Amino acid sequence: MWTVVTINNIIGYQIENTNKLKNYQVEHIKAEKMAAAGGGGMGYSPLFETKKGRGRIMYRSFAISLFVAIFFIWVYRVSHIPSNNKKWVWLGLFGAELWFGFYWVLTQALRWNLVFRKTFKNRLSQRYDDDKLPGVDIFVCTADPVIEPPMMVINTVLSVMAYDYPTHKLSVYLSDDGASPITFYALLEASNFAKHWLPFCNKFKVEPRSPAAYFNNIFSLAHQNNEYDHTHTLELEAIKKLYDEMERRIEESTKMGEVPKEARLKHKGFSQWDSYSSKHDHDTILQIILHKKDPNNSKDVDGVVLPTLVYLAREKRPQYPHNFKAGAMNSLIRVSSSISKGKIILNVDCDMYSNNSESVRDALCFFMDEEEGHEIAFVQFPQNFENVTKNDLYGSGLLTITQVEFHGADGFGGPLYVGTGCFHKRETLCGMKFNNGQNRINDWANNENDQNEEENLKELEERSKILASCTYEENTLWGKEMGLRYGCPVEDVITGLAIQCEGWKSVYYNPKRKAFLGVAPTTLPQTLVQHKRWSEGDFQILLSKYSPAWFAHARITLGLQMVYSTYCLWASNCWPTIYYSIIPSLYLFKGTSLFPKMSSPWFIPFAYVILGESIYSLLEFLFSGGTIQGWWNELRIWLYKRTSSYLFAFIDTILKLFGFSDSAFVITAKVAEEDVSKRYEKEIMEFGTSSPMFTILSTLALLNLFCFLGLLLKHAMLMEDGIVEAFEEMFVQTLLCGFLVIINLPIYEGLFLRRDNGRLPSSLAIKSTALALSLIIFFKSLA
Ligand SMILES: O=c1ccn([C@@H]2O[C@H](COP(=O)(O)OP(=O)(O)O[C@H]3O[C@H](CO)[C@@H](O)[C@H](O)[C@H]3O)[C@@H](O)[C@H]2O)c(=O)[nH]1
Ligand SMILES: [Mn+2]
Repeated sequence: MWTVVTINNIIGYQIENTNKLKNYQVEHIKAEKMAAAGGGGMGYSPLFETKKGRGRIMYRSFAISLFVAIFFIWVYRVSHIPSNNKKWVWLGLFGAELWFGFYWVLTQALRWNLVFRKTFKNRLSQRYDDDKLPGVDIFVCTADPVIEPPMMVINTVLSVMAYDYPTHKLSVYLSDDGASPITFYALLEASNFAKHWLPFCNKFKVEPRSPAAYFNNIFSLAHQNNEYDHTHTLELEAIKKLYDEMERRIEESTKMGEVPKEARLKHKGFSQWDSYSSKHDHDTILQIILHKKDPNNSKDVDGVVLPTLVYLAREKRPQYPHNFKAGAMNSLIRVSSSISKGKIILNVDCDMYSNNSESVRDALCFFMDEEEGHEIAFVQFPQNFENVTKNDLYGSGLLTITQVEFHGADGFGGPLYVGTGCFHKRETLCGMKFNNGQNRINDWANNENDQNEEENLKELEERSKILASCTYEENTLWGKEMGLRYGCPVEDVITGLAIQCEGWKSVYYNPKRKAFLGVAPTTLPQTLVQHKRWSEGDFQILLSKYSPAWFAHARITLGLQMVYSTYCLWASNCWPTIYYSIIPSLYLFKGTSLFPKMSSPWFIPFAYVILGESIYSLLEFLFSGGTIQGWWNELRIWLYKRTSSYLFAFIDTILKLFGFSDSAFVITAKVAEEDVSKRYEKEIMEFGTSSPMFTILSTLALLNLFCFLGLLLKHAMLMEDGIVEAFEEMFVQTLLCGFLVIINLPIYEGLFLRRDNGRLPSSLAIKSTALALSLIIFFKSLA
């Protein structure tokens, strides 16, 4: 007894002492840091703050009540299983409702624990002067000069070159998977324009710093209250003129499909295309366009050093898989590590220009926070879009994802990495594991191996080229444990998950002034194809070695596992949704009830779930900044995605699993023809092609229309008698079918009423009518 007590005492004493020691050390380090950083001894003031969302008690009570209702729906299904031939249909409905309920529980992780971040940039600049700040390497990816026009690409490049950040610490890399000399030419032009643009931005605190967007804003506001002083007006005119000239040259060359001869002779870089045979077969093309070591070409018109600017088209050979954007990113990581070695990496898509010149400093507030910064692997900004119309016909604004769901993910350990608008620590992206205490970076400014002072730019280029060759990654961990992970159409999400599974956290930062603005798809087929890629990729993650369902267990929080699972299970929603949009309507047509009638107490849970979810989602959408019409549109696209994109994604994933198909990366177009753009502005749904996805959508739409018309016809024949009873008994089914008819109005218009080029092809009208009718007839013959 005595011994035990003593031992306990001793151990207790030791534990207490080590804790004291640890605390002392932590406090000491903190104090030292603060002193070094000029923070005085006044105690610790963090560089960012995290606040919990309001109204969580209210939300949680609502969620629990809704779950109770869902539970009663399940009970109803189980306790009312019919014994006749309706049994299997009934069990099918039960399966669908089980799935919906389970999935709904998963989505609660996205709303349970919202957090909001705020940065203190003034503290950052007080504590670290320019020379103490880290180098930041910015990667812009482009892949196709036709659907990603060079003008758009260089506007993005210029916007990130012009960040409010010491220019000698900034490096911008353009990765061109299209290996297009025109894109290269445009970048050369941009590098010259930057010499005027950057000083102009600094002088007049321009916002946003993409010249196209800036001029657009300025001139559309011109008649309002843009009162500039004389010099500003003059300089604005001058820079606009320079821009217009540059634009004209680039547009011309884009149209001609070739670079002007003088330009080609003037810059040696074009000679790198001599050995080029196609975009899938060429040497590495690498050109350091601007660099502080270049005596003739490194400063702007005010004599300030410009950011480093590099063009890279990595080597491509038909026999080597290039791994799409992930492959491009990994080449960039290596090439940049030999040229600039920035400790922080920002990655943007070529259409995502910077709309907020302070974002780099915002991101640094997280990474450089003395207390929590060492745990943070990446800072994800929301994906916002410039071209979303008021009522967002295709739901491409991702409103609830950016305004609600990612804040929820952040509450459980951090958002997903979504491929653009994301700052990473270079080390983590390269595969460094998290080790509490050892990941603190004490000297952010130091780029360890700056030993190559002697090396000239030519040598540097040649040395870096090797890093972008096809064979470089053979027998390495690149794509597996280093850099972005390969083999998945959403390389971003799987990479972020892998990083979080190593123990790292991420941060979601959603500033008032939007940080990045991109181009959202402007037609229905583009939207559906994009969502097919996303849901397919996410579903593959679920089945991959990084599955959030099992691998991530105990590596990330349960909440975050659920968050990932909601996205990874997007695809599986196709089956219950399709079932729900066919079966109840067919049985409505037949006159068989599959739901409790209105007077039954079992009707209450159904009514509560339908009403509760509709009202809640409407409110959520409105509070996120949407409109009522926008909510309705989103509901429609929700349905279309589930019945087409997700279905194809599901099937393709399964085929891939058995080795029958391979998933590719279909690049989203960023330009549209004029009449398409016009319809987009007017929010008229753009179909335009016939795709198997549309066959499904229109067949489902027509099936419901026919069932609904059949019902009306029957009621008309019944006249007064029995209408009320029939309606009372079949209320839920009538509501569901009626809803499906109203939400599908654009499809009926597209099939039968419209005459423009965006309508659905008439062959499809015939095909889907035939399909829908056969389904109904087949069903009738069974029953
Ligand atoms: O082989 C390729 C294919 C694409 N890209 C670039 O990847 C970016 C994204 O492509 P996009 O067609 O615009 O796809 P989105 O669906 O809009 O992209 C989202 O989803 C992708 C994953 O599916 C992520 O890679 C993106 O960062 C994310 O914005 C663009 O800049 C492309 O130029 C390449 O560099 N190489
Ligand atoms: Mn895109």
